[in-house]
Amino acid sequence: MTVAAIEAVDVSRTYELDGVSVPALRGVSLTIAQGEYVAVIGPSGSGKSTLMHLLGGLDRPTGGRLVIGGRDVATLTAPELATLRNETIGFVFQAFHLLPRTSAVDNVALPLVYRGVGARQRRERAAAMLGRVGLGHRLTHRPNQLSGGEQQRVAIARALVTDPAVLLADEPTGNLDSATGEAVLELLEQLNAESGVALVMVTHDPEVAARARRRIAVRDGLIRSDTVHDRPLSGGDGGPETLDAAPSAEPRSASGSGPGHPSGGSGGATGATGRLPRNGAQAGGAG
Ligand SMILES: Nc1ncnc2c1ncn2[C@@H]1O[C@H](COP(=O)(O)OP(=O)(O)OP(=O)(O)O)[C@@H](O)[C@H]1O
Repeated sequence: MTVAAIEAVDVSRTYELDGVSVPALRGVSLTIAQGEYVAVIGPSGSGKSTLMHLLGGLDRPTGGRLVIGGRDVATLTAPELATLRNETIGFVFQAFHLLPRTSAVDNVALPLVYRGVGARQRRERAAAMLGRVGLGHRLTHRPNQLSGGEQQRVAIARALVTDPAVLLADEPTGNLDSATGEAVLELLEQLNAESGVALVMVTHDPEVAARARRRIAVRDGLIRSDTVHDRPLSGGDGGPETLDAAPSAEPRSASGSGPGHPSGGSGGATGATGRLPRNGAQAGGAG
C-alpha cells in the first residue's frame, strides 16, 4: 500500500494576536506522495509559510487532521514531534540559517547529532552529502567564507543528510541572483529526481512554479487550485501555462492518488530513479 509522506485533511491554523484571531489557513486538504515535485504559489500573506510550517511539523494545526510519516501529529508530544521531524523532513529556507562560526561540514553534520550518530560517521556522511551538492572542496569553510549559492547548497546538504522523505523549501532562491538561483533550483530538481525525496517548494515566481509537475495555488488561507502537469517546464518541452487553466493540467483530489506520483512506493521504496539508501537505523532525537 502506498503511504503518503504527508496528509492534511481540512487543516486550519488561526493565530491569536493581541486578542485578534488571524485565520492564516482556513481548511486545507492535500496529500504529498513520495517523490513528488510540488510548487506552492500564492500572494504575500496567503498562508504559504504557515502551510509549510504545518507540513513540516514545526507548528500544529488549530483544526483538522495532519498526518506526517503515517503519524497523526495530534497524538504526539512535543519531543515525539521533534523526533518525527528529524526523521522525516528536511527544511531549506530563503535565509540559509547556518551556524556562522561553524564549518560547512559541521553545519551539515548537525542533524545527525540528534540521532546519536558517532562523530566520525557524522563527518563522513556530511562530507559525502557536501560532495553531492558540489561542495566537496569547501568542507572547512565557514558560512562567511562561502558565496550565497554555496551557503544555500550547504543548507540543502544539511536538510538531506538525514535522508528525509520530504524536503520543504520556502523560497530557496529568494536571496540569490538569478543565475545562482537557477543553479540551486537545478540542484534541488536533480536531488528530487535522483534520490526520490519529495520536493515541496514555496515560490513567488510563476516561472519557477511552472517547472514543477504539481502546482498548488494558495489564496486567503485556502487552496485555490491543485493541478498536475504532464509536461512541466523543467522537462524542457512544456509551453507557457497558467496555474488555473493549463491545458495539460489535471485537477487533483485531496486523496492524493493520481498521476502526480512518480514513485508511489511504500516506506522508502525505490521509485523509477531509485532512492538514496535510507538511514533509518539511528534513533531519532530532537531536530
Ligand atoms: N505568528 C503569527 N501571528 C499572527 N499572524 C500571523 C503569524 N504568522 C503569520 N501570520 C498571518 O497569517 C497570514 C499568512 O501568513 P504567511 O506567512 O503564512 O503568508 P505567506 O503566504 O507565507 O506570505 P509571504 O509570501 O509574504 O511570506 C498573514 O496574514 C500573516 O500576517
